[in-house]
Amino acid sequence: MVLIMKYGPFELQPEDFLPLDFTEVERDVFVTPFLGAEGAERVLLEVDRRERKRATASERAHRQPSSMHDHGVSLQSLGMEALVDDLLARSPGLRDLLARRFGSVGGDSIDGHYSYLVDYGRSGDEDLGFHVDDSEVTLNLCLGETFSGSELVMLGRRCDEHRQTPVRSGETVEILHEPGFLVVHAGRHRHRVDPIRTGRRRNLIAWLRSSSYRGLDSSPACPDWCGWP
Ligand SMILES: O=C(O)CCC(=O)C(=O)O
Ligand SMILES: [Fe+2]
Repeated sequence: MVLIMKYGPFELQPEDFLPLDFTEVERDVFVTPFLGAEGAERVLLEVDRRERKRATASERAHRQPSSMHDHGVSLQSLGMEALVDDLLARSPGLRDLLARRFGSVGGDSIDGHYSYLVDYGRSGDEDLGFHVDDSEVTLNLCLGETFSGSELVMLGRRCDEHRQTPVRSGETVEILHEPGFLVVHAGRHRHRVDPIRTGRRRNLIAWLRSSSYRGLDSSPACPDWCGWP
């Protein structure tokens, strides 16, 4: 038998995946059970193992996954990018949601991603300010550990022209992360993370991208999905 190792010896098993059950917590923001506790924990153990192996002092100093985070690590620097390809490949229900509900912003032609782990807590980040993601659609999967606070707060979806407009009443939605649960939202959906109160939270963030969508000539100034005015 030939064993093909897609990302070293680490691989999730079919039984790690939970049946998807999407709840639309706000227009075009979805939450679903995704990974069982054991699978989530194994991802974190593998990340930690690879970090210990690769982390010389200089690598640690340059490991921030984005300019917004002081802590965390990109999957690429760990050689684990294929994990996200694998999650997508094994989740037809998720691909279907991307195509059906995010098709107008490239969700039906995702062909790349930038993915990383965020880390909040005493020795991690405390919170995250108002921003949008450099993604067509973002996957945000809570992997652990035990924590309170650190809620993801959605603040209304906007086109580029209206990004800095005020949050309207009813647009603020607070999502309490729970290990194993996946949040799916458009990259242009503004959001922030409130301060963590206790413990440590670690999530896998995947900024899904579509090169064909990015290559389109600029679309109408203000698309239907923009929540302004
Ligand atoms: O920690 C979270 O839940 C969100 C992180 C985030 O928005 C980001 O990294 O862009
Ligand atoms: Fe974000």
